[in-house]
Amino acid sequence: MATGRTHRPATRSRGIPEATVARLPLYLRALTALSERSVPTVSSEELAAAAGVNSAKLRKDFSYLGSYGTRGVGYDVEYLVYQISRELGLTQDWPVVIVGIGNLGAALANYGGFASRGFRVAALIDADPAMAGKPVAGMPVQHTDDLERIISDNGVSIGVIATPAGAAQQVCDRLVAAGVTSILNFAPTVLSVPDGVDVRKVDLSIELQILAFHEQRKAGEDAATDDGAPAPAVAKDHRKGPDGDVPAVMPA
Ligand SMILES: NC(=O)c1ccc[n+]([C@@H]2O[C@H](COP(=O)([O-])OP(=O)(O)OC[C@H]3O[C@@H](n4cnc5c(N)ncnc54)[C@H](O)[C@@H]3O)[C@@H](O)[C@H]2O)c1
Repeated sequence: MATGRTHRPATRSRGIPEATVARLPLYLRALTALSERSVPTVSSEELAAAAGVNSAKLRKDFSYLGSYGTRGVGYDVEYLVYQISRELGLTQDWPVVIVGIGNLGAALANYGGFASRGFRVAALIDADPAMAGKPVAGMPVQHTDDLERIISDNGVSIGVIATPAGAAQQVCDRLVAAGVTSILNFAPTVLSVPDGVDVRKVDLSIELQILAFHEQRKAGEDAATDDGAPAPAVAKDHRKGPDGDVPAVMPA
């Protein structure tokens, strides 16, 4: 198996920069909320505020989609939901397998947000023979012995890894060999995958560590202000909203 992570070009084949692709789910989330409230149109400023993005950036992003809105009216909410969903590949159903059905895997399996966003949990897989056949989120857990067959039978291209770190690479290798080409990794380890396989990593503890860093710096600034001394010469970085935030899901 080749090692090293996939290196993606900054621009995808259809000419949409990766940074724009990363913001499309933010727009989609804001637009879906507007759609649920039956709001027909939205201005770039309103949508940018709802998505936590600057409005010039939003207009530039939408120009890649060929969506320019109508002056004085704004963007058609339903049409944008459709356009962005299509761009993200969400107008088709994506079967997903979750491997490692412990605390986290079971919580993910029970999360209703996958299905509503076009991701169908096709199978739950675990190495513990005692779990085989046990229902979690209404589906029987299947044993890892059947992993390859499950991937093939369900045409799965996206795998979620929620095993202990020590098992993650081996699980990843089996998923990839079976045909999975996108992996969402929750295990705290760096995975090696061949070219053509995308890995995204979620690590909530890293997010908390970044918040801890900011808390520590704020406390330092407050202490300096309290005793009359000048605040430390660090750049203030009170970034608000997803535009400036470090995403909870990051490239591996
Ligand atoms: N990314 C995050 O923010 C985040 C948050 C919580 C937990 N985690 C990580 O998620 C993983 C799971 O955490 P948990 O609390 O659910 O652990 P857990 O011990 O409850 O569950 C792990 C499950 O994986 C199964 N497993 C072990 N080896 C396997 C293999 N080779 N193939 C298939 N299944 C296998 C076990 O039988 C068990 O059911 C850990 O790596 C943990 O560090 C990440």
